[in-house]
Amino acid sequence: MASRAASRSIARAASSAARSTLAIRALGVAPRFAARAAAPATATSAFQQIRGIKTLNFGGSQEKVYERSDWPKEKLLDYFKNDTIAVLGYGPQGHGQGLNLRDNGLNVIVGVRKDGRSWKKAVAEGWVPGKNLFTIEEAANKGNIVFNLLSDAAQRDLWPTIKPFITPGKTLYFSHGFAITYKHQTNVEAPEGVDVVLCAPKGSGTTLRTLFLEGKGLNSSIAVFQDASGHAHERVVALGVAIGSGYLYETTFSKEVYSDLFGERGVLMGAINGLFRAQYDVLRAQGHSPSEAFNETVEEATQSLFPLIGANGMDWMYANCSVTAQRGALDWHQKFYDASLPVFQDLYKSVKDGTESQRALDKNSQADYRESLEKELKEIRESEIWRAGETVRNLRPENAKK
Ligand SMILES: NC(=O)C1=CN([C@@H]2O[C@H](COP(=O)(O)OP(=O)(O)OC[C@H]3O[C@@H](n4cnc5c(N)ncnc54)[C@H](OP(=O)(O)O)[C@@H]3O)[C@@H](O)[C@H]2O)C=CC1
Ligand SMILES: CC(=O)[C@](C)(O)C(=O)O
Ligand SMILES: [Mg+2]
Ligand SMILES: [Mg+2]
Repeated sequence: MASRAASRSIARAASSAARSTLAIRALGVAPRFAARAAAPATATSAFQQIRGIKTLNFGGSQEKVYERSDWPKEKLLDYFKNDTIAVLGYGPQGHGQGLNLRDNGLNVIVGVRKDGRSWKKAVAEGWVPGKNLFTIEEAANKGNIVFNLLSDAAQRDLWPTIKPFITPGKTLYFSHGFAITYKHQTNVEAPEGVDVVLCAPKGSGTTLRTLFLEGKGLNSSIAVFQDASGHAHERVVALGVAIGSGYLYETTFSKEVYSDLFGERGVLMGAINGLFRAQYDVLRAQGHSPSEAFNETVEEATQSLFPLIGANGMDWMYANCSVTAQRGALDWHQKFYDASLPVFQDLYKSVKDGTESQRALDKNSQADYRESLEKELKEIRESEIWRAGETVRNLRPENAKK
């Protein structure tokens, strides 16, 4: 008992020491950060406002951005007062964009195949059959702004069904440059007399929704492929705000799809999975326990260090780790850069030459595509690293069973 009490008081002392170390570091680093943040404004005129468009300095390059402050809710409601937005598809994006548009007070309907998985999800989330939930054809017919948020493979397969409803004067909206850029693989051509635009949220539709509910926003890219009305650009900016974006930046259909397919196969999903797995396997092979290997690879990354990158950048995360860690990370990062650069170069090539898009189309148009994806996800879920992860997550104090 005595020794347990003693160790508890040592732990308390250690944690209060850790807290004060952090506080001292925060004080020490914060002024430097404040000075850095102010620097560009004096070096170049980083911020100008031209008719609601802001030109900002991104690490030395000027880019135009659009923000929601230029489109308050009343202006959005007035701008879209005569429009019906038909959201085709109710995957993560249909869900996030559809609900955010609805909560912003716009006239939205959803179109999905009758009684499928998405239909059921839409009903469960308050869309009413015959009122604002329809089949894909019915919704495409009723909407004058048509959001094509079907899976990229379904955008190819259903194009002959949807195309007759995309008549002159309408707006065809995508959240990916896929269908149009790889039109030799999808047969999706911009119909005459139609505005063809893109707004691609840079993150999961699930996050688009949760950030919107928290009053925050996910950044999105925007592009105009065809401007039949002469107002396509303004329309897509307004739509980008209406779906709950953070800031909007300019791209083209091909730049969006190349960067998006590259990023998700790379750092965002493919590469991070490979890196985590390789590090975990080395630790396990060297006799470390699953708990230690998982904490040292994933838990510390997601719970402690990566959020610091998000908050204030890579150097801030480094600055909040020990000098021992900083020395080692600064020495080793180049080796990881050198090892991965050729892989990223291969990946970009495979995206640009259409190999990746063709594979996604082929695989995801098979009748059993969801089952086979689920099978592969199950293999990940049941591998040791992620089973260990489940136990670790359950041990987070906030997840402790009351
Ligand atoms: N996931 C994301 O967060 C992001 C996605 N995007 C892009 O947004 C678009 C939508 O993606 P996402 O929301 O992920 O959706 P998914 O790729 O998960 O596709 C989901 C929708 O496609 C429908 N669908 C699939 N096959 C068929 C078919 N043969 N007939 C009818 N409907 C079909 C599904 O309906 P059912 O349930 O009935 O099968 C479902 O409503 C894509 O272009 C994607 O690249 C852009 C940014 C991020
Ligand atoms: C979430 C997102 O932006 C992705 C990873 O590109 C996608 O789901 O396609
Ligand atoms: Mg993306
Ligand atoms: Mg993507």
